[in-house]
Amino acid sequence: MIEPPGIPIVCLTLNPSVDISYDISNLVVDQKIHAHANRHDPGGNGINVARALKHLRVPAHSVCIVGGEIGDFLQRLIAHELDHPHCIRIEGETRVNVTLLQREPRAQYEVSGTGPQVTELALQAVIDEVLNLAGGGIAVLTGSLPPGVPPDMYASLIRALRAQAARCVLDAQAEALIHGIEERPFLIKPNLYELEQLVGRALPNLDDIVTEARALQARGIEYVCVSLGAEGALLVDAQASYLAKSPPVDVVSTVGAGDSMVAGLVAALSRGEPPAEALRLAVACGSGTASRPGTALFGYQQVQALLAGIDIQRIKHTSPPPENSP
Ligand SMILES: Nc1ncnc2c1ncn2[C@@H]1O[C@H](COP(=O)(O)OP(=O)(O)OP(=O)(O)O)[C@@H](O)[C@H]1O
Ligand SMILES: O=P(O)(O)OC[C@@]1(O)O[C@H](CO)[C@@H](O)[C@@H]1O
Repeated sequence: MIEPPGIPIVCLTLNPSVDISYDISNLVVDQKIHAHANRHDPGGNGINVARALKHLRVPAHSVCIVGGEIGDFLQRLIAHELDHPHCIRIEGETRVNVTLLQREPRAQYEVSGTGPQVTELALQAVIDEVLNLAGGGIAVLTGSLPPGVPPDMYASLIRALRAQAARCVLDAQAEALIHGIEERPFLIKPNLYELEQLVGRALPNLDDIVTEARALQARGIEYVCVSLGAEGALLVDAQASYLAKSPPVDVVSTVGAGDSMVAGLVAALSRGEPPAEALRLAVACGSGTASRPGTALFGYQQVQALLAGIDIQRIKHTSPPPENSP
């Protein structure tokens, strides 16, 4: 296979899905309702990051685990959307995740399935594939862990990838995030809720968010990006904090917005762009995706148009980083 130009980028999806979204008027308890429209998209965070990178014209490898006939369907869906898919097959069925986009009152409901049991053998094949592909590059480790995968899986991979001179981007939740942070990934991207869960307290204003993001960064993580939904995002490195507001878009479905943001960060940072530009691209990608139905992602031209409307506020750090919350 011809290696993509630039450094290798590898997106891992241990628990992919076929995403189904239904556009509905409103849910009625104990009654059947009929959708106005529905769509199927490939899903799972790493797959979405790789799809978004392709939209940005950045080639990437995707390593994912698939099973059963739903796995076959997923492979058909990703065949058109990914540059370099590497699918490891297991027993059982790939999960189906559902999004309900309710019109009145406007609401988005998301249900994620559990995913099939992953054997030690399959997991080892995944680890080997990622280590083989990502040396000297960037590995994107994101999404939930299916049954059979230990909670320190991302942490172990970060350690092993560091030995291969690869930088890791971690976008995970709960235990997987806690363990992963211990291994000092290159970048993490919690949303505000995930950051609050991580630090164990509510973060009602921007100062609180900056304080906790800086404390995390000081633990040896080069970049901490906190996504703030409609409010935009914050990016913190050792020198400064950067804040971007989301550009106005007509929001349809935010599924995949965070993954699109990760892709924007990876695309820019892998080209050596400064953090302010990485954040600008990330927010444009996230907001572009929020304007699309289901798990459909932003368009290239759309992102180019959104970029011009995103201002970045740079707040220089003048004091040492604060201590972490307990
Ligand atoms: N309602 C919105 N309006 C405009 N932009 C949005 C909206 N929601 C999300 N975005 C864009 O997408 C980015 C990521 O969104 P968010 O903070 O919701 O991430 P997330 O929770 O990881 O997303 P996901 O839904 O993929 O899990 C935001 O920083 C913003 O740029
Ligand atoms: O259940 P997880 O692994 O936490 O999240 C899976 C998922 O909801 O995340 C993606 C959007 O970010 C969707 O494509 C997918 O269905």
